[in-house]
Amino acid sequence: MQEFDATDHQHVRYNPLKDEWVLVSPHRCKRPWSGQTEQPPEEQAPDPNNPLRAGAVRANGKKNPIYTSTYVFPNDFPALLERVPEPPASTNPLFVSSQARGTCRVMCFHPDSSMTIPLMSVEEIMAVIEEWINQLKELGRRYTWVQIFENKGAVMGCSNPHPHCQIWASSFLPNEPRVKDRCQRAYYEKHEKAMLVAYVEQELLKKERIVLQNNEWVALVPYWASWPYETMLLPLKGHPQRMTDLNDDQKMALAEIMKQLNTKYDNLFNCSFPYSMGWHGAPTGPDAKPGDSPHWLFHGVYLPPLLRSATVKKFMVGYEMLAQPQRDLTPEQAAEKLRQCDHLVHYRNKK
Ligand SMILES: O=C1CCN([C@@H]2O[C@H](COP(=O)(O)O)[C@@H](O)[C@H]2O)C(=O)N1
Repeated sequence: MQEFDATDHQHVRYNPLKDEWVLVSPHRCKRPWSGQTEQPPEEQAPDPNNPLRAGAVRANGKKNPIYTSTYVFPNDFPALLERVPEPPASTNPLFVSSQARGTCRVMCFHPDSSMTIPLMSVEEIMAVIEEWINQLKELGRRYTWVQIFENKGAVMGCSNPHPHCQIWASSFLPNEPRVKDRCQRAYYEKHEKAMLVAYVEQELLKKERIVLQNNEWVALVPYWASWPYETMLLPLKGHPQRMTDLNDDQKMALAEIMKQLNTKYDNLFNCSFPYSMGWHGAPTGPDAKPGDSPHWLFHGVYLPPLLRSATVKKFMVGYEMLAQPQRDLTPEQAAEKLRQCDHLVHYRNKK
């Protein structure tokens, strides 16, 4: 039997953050592609009447102000409402329901519909981060979980190319953060150290999956990544447990590394790189206090669908839905391809 080679031989990798496994099949990279190709992303020309624009009239007749930076408004079609009756107590363990209260907001990053994070200035991205923190402070007092998430690109079901994200706050702790809370707590109780603090230390030593790094942050393809070019943003200092713990240096450096990571992403296939991204930190709520969740390390997650070009995406279907995530390109190969992309000059600005 040959010596194992992780760039050639299939293997499964464990994700300790979610207690699940990923199948890695590097030998498959060579297979010909004759499947579906996505429409070339014609950079979604912004709709002049788009309801997120400064001054636009939205579906419910409300008029947006002529905002000049970020702008937050209640989602007109919210999935969660603040006041709602509680379902009856469950009597049968097979049919359990529970109350779900919350609120949904839309946050525009910039008044210009053609703007995207890599094209925005560091100062403009700082304004986005500051507003995220304002929202977390306000909603985190009332709700156990505040999920900031950005769906970018039509291929991610984003209904509007105007630069924006959504913020859904809930009275319940959703599945993803609940699993991460459980796994990080178990690790902390066993090792008396936060899992992701230990993980970052190891990744900085191994250097195999690092994409970008500055004084305060590292962007890397996690060892257990499921999506081809999935990355995490992790803080290097101060062990922030929530975005609200960030100091000014961390916020500025976060804006810088977000701009550079997204520039790399767009330069990978010379397109406005689609993704869903979001932030995970310690749960919030009326009893939450700074420092109360040492098992947590605040971090960002980018989940981009593209696989081998601007028009070929990875489908998380079949095996991934019924068995477990599977990838051909290894996390190390993805990190290497991203390291090779320019992080300073966006393809739109190349001469
Ligand atoms: O007039 C409008 C249009 C869109 N929206 C909301 O904007 C959100 C757009 O976000 P997505 O593109 O990520 O779906 C979407 O959730 C939609 O409900 C309004 O609240 N009012």
